[in-house]
Amino acid sequence: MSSTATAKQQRSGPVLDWAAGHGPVTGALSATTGAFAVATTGAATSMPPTWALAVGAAGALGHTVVGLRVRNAGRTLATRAASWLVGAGWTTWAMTHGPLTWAALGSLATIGVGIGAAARSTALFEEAREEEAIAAEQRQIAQELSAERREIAAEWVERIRRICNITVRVLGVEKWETGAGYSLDLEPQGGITYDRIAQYSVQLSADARLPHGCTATAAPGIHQGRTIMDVTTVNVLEEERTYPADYGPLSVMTGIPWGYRTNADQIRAYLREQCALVVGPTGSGKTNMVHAILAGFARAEDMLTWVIDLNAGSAGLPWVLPALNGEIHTPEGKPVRPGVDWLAGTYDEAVTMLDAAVRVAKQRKMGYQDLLAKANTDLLPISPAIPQIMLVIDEGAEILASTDRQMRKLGEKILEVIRIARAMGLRTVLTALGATSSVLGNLMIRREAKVRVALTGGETEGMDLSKMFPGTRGLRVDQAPYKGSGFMGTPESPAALFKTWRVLPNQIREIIAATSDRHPVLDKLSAKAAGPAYTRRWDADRIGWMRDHTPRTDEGADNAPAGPGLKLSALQGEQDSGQDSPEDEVLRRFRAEIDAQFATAPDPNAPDSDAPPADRGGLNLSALRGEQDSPAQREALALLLAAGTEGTGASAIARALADAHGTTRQTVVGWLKTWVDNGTAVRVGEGTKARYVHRQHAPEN
Ligand SMILES: Nc1ncnc2c1ncn2[C@@H]1O[C@H](COP(=O)(O)OP(=O)(O)OP(=O)(O)O)[C@@H](O)[C@H]1O
Repeated sequence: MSSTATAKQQRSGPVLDWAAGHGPVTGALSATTGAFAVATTGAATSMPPTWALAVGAAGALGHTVVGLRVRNAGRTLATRAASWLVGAGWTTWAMTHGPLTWAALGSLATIGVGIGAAARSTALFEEAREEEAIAAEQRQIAQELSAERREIAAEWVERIRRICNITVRVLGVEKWETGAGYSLDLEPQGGITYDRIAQYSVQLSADARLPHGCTATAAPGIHQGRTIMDVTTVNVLEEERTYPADYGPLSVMTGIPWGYRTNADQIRAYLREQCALVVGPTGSGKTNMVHAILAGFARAEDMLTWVIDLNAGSAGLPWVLPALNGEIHTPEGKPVRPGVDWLAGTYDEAVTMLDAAVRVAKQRKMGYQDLLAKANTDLLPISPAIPQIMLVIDEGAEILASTDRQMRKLGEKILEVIRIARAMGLRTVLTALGATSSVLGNLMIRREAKVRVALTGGETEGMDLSKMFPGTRGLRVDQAPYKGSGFMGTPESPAALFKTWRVLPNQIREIIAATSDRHPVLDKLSAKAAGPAYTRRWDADRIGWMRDHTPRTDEGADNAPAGPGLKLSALQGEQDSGQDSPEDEVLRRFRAEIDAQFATAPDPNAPDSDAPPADRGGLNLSALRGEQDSPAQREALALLLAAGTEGTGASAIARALADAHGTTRQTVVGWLKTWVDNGTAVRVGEGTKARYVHRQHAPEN
């Protein structure tokens, strides 16, 4: 309300709220003053007194009708009707005998007090009546609920006695909020533990006539003498659920959600110390599961994901290419970092990665002694400053089982990482096509990889669930016939049915964009140990294999310098610079574009930024960090590249940028100095002949 309106109101005195209902006092006051006003006016104007009686009768009738409609108690209706009739009676009498006599005024006051008292008592009665009605309703609901619970409890006591020959007492029945089933808190009699009931899971489920995909599973209760029996009554595994759209931050400590149970609860993988094994035959939804895993790792603030995928990188590429191709940007329009930190799609790259991982583990062991002593732990404290490295190796189990000499070498390196790196924060997720004995027969895997997933998708071949989840009974492949569904068990959560979310391709892009700023940077000590093998991981010659998988928007447009995507094919078979063929010119412009997008400088923060530049230039996404993101600087770098062996100078670059960016010569001098320092550019010539040449065109190249 405006201040003038308020002021006006204040000047005109208190505001009466005519819409407000009456309490016992105001009601009585209103009735008596109303009757008095009618009587005095009526007497003065010689109104026939029977009019007042008629109005009173109408009022009593109206109030009764309204009262009935809102279900007032009979007592309330009678009080109100009586008030109207008494008031009307007095008015009629007062109009005949004169309202301004002591007798009239006195009786009116008495009537007022009477109406007030009656109204007060009916109000209290009405309130109490309402409360009692609510309580009765709740008692009714509780009774119905507990009747249902009692029925469920009795049913299961009888069933468990008949099928398992065990007597149980039911201490509680909890219906799940998701509506997908209920849990029973049981106390088996005679010192019997949960596993005795768990053995009969299949028979119990069948006896309870549970729909397909629904189970009755027994798990440990709050102590050894108690058992929790989860009974699913709705098959949530049947429906397709997409990866939850909340891409909020996660951590190695929060666990990473990998899917959901039959009760629709999320199941998380805690991988600080555990490795994981995901088994899924072709067509079971394994690739999709890898995406769900990579999605969770990308969301984590203290995890870096290194992926080895020798199947042409099909699992890892969707997490890399949209970023490399510049197809997605942050809301501020900046280029994004890939959703994984390193992708090896070739044997050599995989060896490079695993060697780097071993070096990181060893270096962390030595370099973080002080930190471990201070924290009084032998487990490296993982944080965004010292991230955990998750090595995801698609079909890694097959590498381990391979008899090929080269693959065996790779397998040994994988096992070495698993063996030495637990405390130092490097863990692996291996996938496998089948739970073969060569995989599960490996002691290292059996011991270190206790987070286990068996995707069945209806496949029975090579699906020995008792080997994957030793000691767990009652798991049957046909319980999970849907793609992406199967069984998951972790040290925290016993093996049981689960399903992973469907990860749609556009969700991968969304997650890359949403998490780009969140990925940690490899700690200096580890980066130094990983060396140039790590810092140059996105160089053109290292990611050349991806070119075949880069979507081409315009077939035959190899020579087109512009257009969407990096068109990495342009990087193929680079020729020596300095030739002036049109192809060469196109190639040079292409490279300029690529480097303008991603820059080519080594990471200024990386400890090995003084490492010799690679023979050939290429992409180095570490350069995406910091001020290299400035469009002016990127353009400057592009100009430097385009200048080829001739090179260019600060004034020429500044002139070219002045109009679009207002860049000064002084700024360009600063950039050139940085690029010379970090090896991106080389200064050639002296004095007035001094010019800068991109390292690709540097004389020794
Ligand atoms: N969690 C899921 N929910 C629903 N549908 C799924 C799920 N996972 C996979 N699918 C369906 O199954 C199809 C195959 O999935 P995916 O490619 O992941 O299987 P795969 O086991 O890797 O098979 P292949 O080895 O042949 O590539 C998907 O295209 C999708 O339609």
